[in-house]
Amino acid sequence: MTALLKVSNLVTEFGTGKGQPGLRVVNDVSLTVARGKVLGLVGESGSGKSVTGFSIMRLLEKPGRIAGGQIVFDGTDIVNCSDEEMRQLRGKRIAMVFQDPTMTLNPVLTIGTQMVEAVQAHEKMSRHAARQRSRDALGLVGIPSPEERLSAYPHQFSGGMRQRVAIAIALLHKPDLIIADEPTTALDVTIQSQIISEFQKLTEEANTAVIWITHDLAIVSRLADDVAVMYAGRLVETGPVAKVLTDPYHPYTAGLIASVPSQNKRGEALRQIRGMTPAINRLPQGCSFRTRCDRATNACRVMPGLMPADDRSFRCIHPVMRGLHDACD
Ligand SMILES: Nc1ncnc2c1ncn2[C@@H]1O[C@H](COP(=O)(O)OP(=O)(O)OP(=O)(O)O)[C@@H](O)[C@H]1O
Repeated sequence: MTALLKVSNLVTEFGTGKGQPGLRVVNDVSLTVARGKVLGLVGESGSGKSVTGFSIMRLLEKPGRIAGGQIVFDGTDIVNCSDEEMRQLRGKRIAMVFQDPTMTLNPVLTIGTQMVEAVQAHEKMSRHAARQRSRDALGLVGIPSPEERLSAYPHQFSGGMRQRVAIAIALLHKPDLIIADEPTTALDVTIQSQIISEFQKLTEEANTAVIWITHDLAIVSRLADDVAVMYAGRLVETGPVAKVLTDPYHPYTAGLIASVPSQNKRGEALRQIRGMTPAINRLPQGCSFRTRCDRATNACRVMPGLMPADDRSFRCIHPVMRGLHDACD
């Protein structure tokens, strides 16, 4: 597989004050995304999914900084390229859609003004042509009467429509990669489903690769080719969605799957993972999941590496492998 994006051993820290060591909120994360493929990045709140996305976009807020590792996008070294090179990539070749569309939209400018600016930021084009392009983009994401809506302000749109506008802006330049950070989480289920279908159609047509950040495994199973599961800043499992979601190796992934309501589990009590995710500055020694894990033993007091297994990988010495014995049995 030729990688469009290759993240290797990424470490992102937030400074805690002068002379203090930074807090590692993303630790040793490696991901590969091929052109046109969808990677679902999943994990509980606070596991480091968004910070991974912001690191790739080089949009970390201070005191956040990339403290180690490599991010290579189509041959460009994202960690070390100049701010100008990054500005050229952002919006044109890599775009981001946020959970809250107001992160993209300026409340005091009309949608048309913002979209024309976004078109002209990367392409030499007359205002008239840029406006037509914007109108077409709104039409593609299902905004009715797009010509009229160009003159409206963000607050004149419903939440779902605002998110469609943000997606239209992200897709304006047919980017090679979109990082979608929980873009439908705040929307009701019907709207969510429509937007996912439209997004999927448009990105497939443009052969756009996607990193879809979510805590929702149903979305991952619907959209993604591959999945990477994060826990407390680290990857704990990666692999093709069809394999990981039906036959998880890491007890955390298995716990996430068991806690999803589904048709065939109707009537059964959902099994929640016991306990809470520990604060990132108070992680247990060794495997970060061990204090919540029914399979944990003393051997888990040492952090396991990410172990490869065919096209998958997992970070556990007592994996849930159907038909196979524990590595330590
Ligand atoms: N600006 C910041 N300053 C300090 N710490 C931060 C900052 N942004 C994020 N963090 C910390 O980084 C860790 C990872 O956060 P992140 O937002 O990536 O999690 P997430 O998995 O995306 O969660 P959610 O699903 O809730 O968005 C958390 O412990 C969070 O508190």
